[in-house]
Amino acid sequence: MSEPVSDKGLHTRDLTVRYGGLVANDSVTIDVEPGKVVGLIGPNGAGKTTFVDAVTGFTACEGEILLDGTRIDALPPHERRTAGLSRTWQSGELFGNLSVAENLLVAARAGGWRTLVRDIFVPRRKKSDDVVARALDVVGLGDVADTLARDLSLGQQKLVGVARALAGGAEVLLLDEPAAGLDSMESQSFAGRIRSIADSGPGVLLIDHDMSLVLGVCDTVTVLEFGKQIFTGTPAEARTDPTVVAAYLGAPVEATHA
Ligand SMILES: Nc1ncnc2c1ncn2[C@@H]1O[C@H](COP(=O)(O)OP(=O)(O)OP(=O)(O)O)[C@@H](O)[C@H]1O
Repeated sequence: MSEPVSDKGLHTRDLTVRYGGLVANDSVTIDVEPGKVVGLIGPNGAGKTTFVDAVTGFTACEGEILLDGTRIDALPPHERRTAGLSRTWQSGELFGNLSVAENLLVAARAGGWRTLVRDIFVPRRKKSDDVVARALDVVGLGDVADTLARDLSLGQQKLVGVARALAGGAEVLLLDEPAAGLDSMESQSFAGRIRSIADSGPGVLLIDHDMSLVLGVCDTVTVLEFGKQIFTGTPAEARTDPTVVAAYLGAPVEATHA
């Protein structure tokens, strides 16, 4: 495996999670650098969500987790969050009775001590409004800023969930099946938005079973099988790698997203 270009972003080293006798993650080493989209794929039960749980502090693990070169594996989840790690959940997480912009404002103002210190020097309202507008712009939802979240399509709601993580100041976004339930058109447009998000700065870890989405948008892909990291490389390499094909893809996958 090649060494990362910089220590910016999220890096795990030999991350291992044990549930009793089950090794759900076995020495997983992944680099999510700023501006990059990294796919994490594998069969059901391979350990993908476990990896996100461990990185975000919701399950105990061994090994190292670094954010911008600093160990964060001893921090509780909320401190990893304020340090810049943000995850979206498989289930809906929006306030349906609030507008899209209000949903983002909640996240933009929910910072830790850094936000508090910043707010002493910068007028809070203006700063938060700017952050919200920027996040909506990146995901292409500026036109529906005043629409109630419950009135959006499923695809738009998923994007609001991602925009909310951005508005909260995420440096690394961990997206666990963000495209689940979307039709192929929505999924394709979602892929473009994920690329725009990475281009705007953050690193993105993307878990999804839609292989044309993952292999189309990611810079690199890691494949898990029974907790073991059996492959890390480019999508082009993954498509034809015999181990990946045998463990998960079943047959070489064509790219549909540019
Ligand atoms: N809290 C837990 N306690 C015990 N075992 C668990 C726990 N969470 C997950 N597991 C087990 O760990 C393994 C990995 O599960 P995980 O949910 O991480 O897989 P996954 O790759 O995300 O699967 P899917 O694609 O179905 O979401 C599975 O065998 C699962 O049953």
